[in-house]
Amino acid sequence: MAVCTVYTSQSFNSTCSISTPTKTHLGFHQKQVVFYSTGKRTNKRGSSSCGPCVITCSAGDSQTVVIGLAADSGCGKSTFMRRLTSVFGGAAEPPKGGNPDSNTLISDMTTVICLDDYHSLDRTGRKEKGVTALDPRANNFDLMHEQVKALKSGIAVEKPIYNHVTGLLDPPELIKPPKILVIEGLHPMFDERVRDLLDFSIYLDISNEVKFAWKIQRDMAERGHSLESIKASIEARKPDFDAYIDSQKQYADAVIEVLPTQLIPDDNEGKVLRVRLIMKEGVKNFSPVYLFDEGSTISWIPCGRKLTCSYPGIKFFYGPDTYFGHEVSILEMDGQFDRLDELIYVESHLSNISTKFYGEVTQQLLKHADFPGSNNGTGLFQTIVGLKIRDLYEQITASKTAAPLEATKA
Ligand SMILES: Nc1ncnc2c1ncn2[C@@H]1O[C@H](COP(=O)(O)OP(=O)(O)OP(=O)(O)O)[C@@H](O)[C@H]1O
Ligand SMILES: O=C(CO)[C@H](O)[C@H](O)COP(=O)(O)O
Repeated sequence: MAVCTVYTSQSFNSTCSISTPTKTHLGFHQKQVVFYSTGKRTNKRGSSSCGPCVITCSAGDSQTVVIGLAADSGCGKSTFMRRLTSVFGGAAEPPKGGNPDSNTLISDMTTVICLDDYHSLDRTGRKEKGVTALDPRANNFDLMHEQVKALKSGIAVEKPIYNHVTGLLDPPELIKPPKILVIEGLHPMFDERVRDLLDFSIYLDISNEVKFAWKIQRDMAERGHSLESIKASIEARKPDFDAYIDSQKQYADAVIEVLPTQLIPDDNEGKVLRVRLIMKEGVKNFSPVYLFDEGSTISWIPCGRKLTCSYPGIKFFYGPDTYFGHEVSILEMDGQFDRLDELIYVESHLSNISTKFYGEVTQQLLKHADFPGSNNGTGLFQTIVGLKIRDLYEQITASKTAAPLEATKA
């Protein structure tokens, strides 16, 4: 009897079959399909003595909704993820009993995987080849595509781990298909195949001035780096950042742009921020948020009797625009809240925010008042995008449950 050797990094949570030119084996279950026959992990499906093998797996019962979040390092992805998982309830934690340096966060509804895990070159490898982690040549997009596709169709995968402590690639961890999969990191929208798997995509666009201020705050104050080394690291990453990361924002369904304030002339402190939520029109299951009147152009200073504002105040803007040739709606907030509980006044003038009860945005922000950006547009818009993602997820799952019913009726 021919022996077929299958090399795969995948494991399966559903019924699978393997077919070779000579034989088809049906009904394989998870553990029977995963072979590491050489004792070494390899990311390629392959074959040995019996010719090419094809593995076919039926999808699990429910489909995973996939969200992409792109940003440079140190631009607030983790903070955004904490706000998003909080909207769905339950704490997000690394896989239980797994690698303590895992980058994955799992909660009841969501699994957040960090795309750094698809670095194909470790720290030494990148140094030897003279490439940065932002360079596509340092990342395995074939595996990223294969695994995101598998998870989306309900199939578990053995995902590699990039260890940020050692700079090495660690043995893989098992990721089961969640209800909502968030892929966050440098390149969720770089590869067209991966991009096509996304149900919704977000880009955090932090201007250079603000990025620098945040880096100083974290890497100098918390990690003991020098000002020169921070400057040098930003400069060294810039060409690849422009070429491979920043270029992805054209594909995003929502962009959160963070800029220095316009309320303080020549501000160079970077503490007060002007934040713009750019929302693409015509995205399936997503209707942009608006202020007062959908489609109008509105400038609003809410400070006065109902909102306490110290210098330099708060200014909102809302209106239609174009972004990389797409029609968009833009909601902008410049300035910061003195009293977070008064945000309810602003919330009550926003529509399409996908809340389940009056004041949910304010409640979410108050709950995480200690997260960076809770008193400005970054926290406000991240929270709103979190609620929109919940709404998108509910619409997708509702349409799936409704579909068989419709079919029966017909
Ligand atoms: N909205 C914000 N307002 C002010 N500072 C912020 C905000 N978001 C993030 N920061 C600052 O930037 C730092 C990095 O944030 P965070 O860890 O969320 O980013 P990240 O993109 O996940 O970073 P990395 O990829 O390097 O892990 C924080 O420690 C904080 O100092
Ligand atoms: O841009 C990054 C994404 O977080 C990191 O720089 C990249 O993952 C390499 O990590 P490290 O510096 O820990 O080797």
